[in-house]
Amino acid sequence: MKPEIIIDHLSKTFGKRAALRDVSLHIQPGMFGLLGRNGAGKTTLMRVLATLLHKSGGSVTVCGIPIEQSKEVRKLIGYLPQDFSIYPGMTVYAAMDYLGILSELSKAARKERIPALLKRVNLEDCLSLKVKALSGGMKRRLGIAQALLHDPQILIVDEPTAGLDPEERIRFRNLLCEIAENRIVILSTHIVEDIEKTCQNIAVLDKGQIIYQGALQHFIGNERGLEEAYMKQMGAHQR
Ligand SMILES: Nc1ncnc2c1ncn2[C@@H]1O[C@H](COP(=O)(O)OP(=O)(O)OP(=O)(O)O)[C@@H](O)[C@H]1O
Repeated sequence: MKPEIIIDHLSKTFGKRAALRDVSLHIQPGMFGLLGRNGAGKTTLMRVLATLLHKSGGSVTVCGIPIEQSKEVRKLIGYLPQDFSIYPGMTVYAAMDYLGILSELSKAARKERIPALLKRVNLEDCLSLKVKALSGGMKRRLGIAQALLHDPQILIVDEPTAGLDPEERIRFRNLLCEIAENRIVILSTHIVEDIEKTCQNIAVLDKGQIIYQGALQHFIGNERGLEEAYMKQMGAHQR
């Protein structure tokens, strides 16, 4: 089954406030960047896709399954929220094992998958460290490992590099690119450089609406880089 997300005329309102307005997107395997300033609606869109929020209108299918079938859709999606934190007093291994139990993984599957995932995110030497002893970057990598526990086809990460030092940001971006080799990885951020360095396709969200979707290179066009193209587009959109 080829991973695919189809979003058609999606809307989400909170009371009278429209957080998403008529959003249509087609997302295919690889790194997909969602760019937009604070309050643009990125987190709301990620949370609808992760089945944590109900949409107000429109339709969304994930690998052909309507988002309303949340139990089925959750099997396909791994989510690293912006404010990720887990069980600070547990060891890294125990926290992963507990999350594996919550995901209904068998003991044998947990024994096989947890060490492999922790190796993949470069935390294999930290199994018996307490979660609270990890650095910000290590915690974020643990977040990726937990999001991949049930081997989802789609990984959604919301503002994952905020507060990381440059070395850890690059390491984290490389990890996401590796994961995207056979999956959809949606990277939502307002950090232009993270998207420019990793994504082939992007969508730009502003005030709840998509103002661009397509190839990164096409968006940059003749500008010197994504930042310049983005600033120009946002300026134009504000007028
Ligand atoms: N639970 C909620 N109740 C009411 N309004 C909300 C709620 N969640 C989000 N909003 C509003 O919806 C809009 C979009 O917010 P959202 O958090 O999705 O934006 P964002 O692009 O992720 O921004 P940020 O980068 O600051 O997280 C904002 O105006 C926000 O105030």
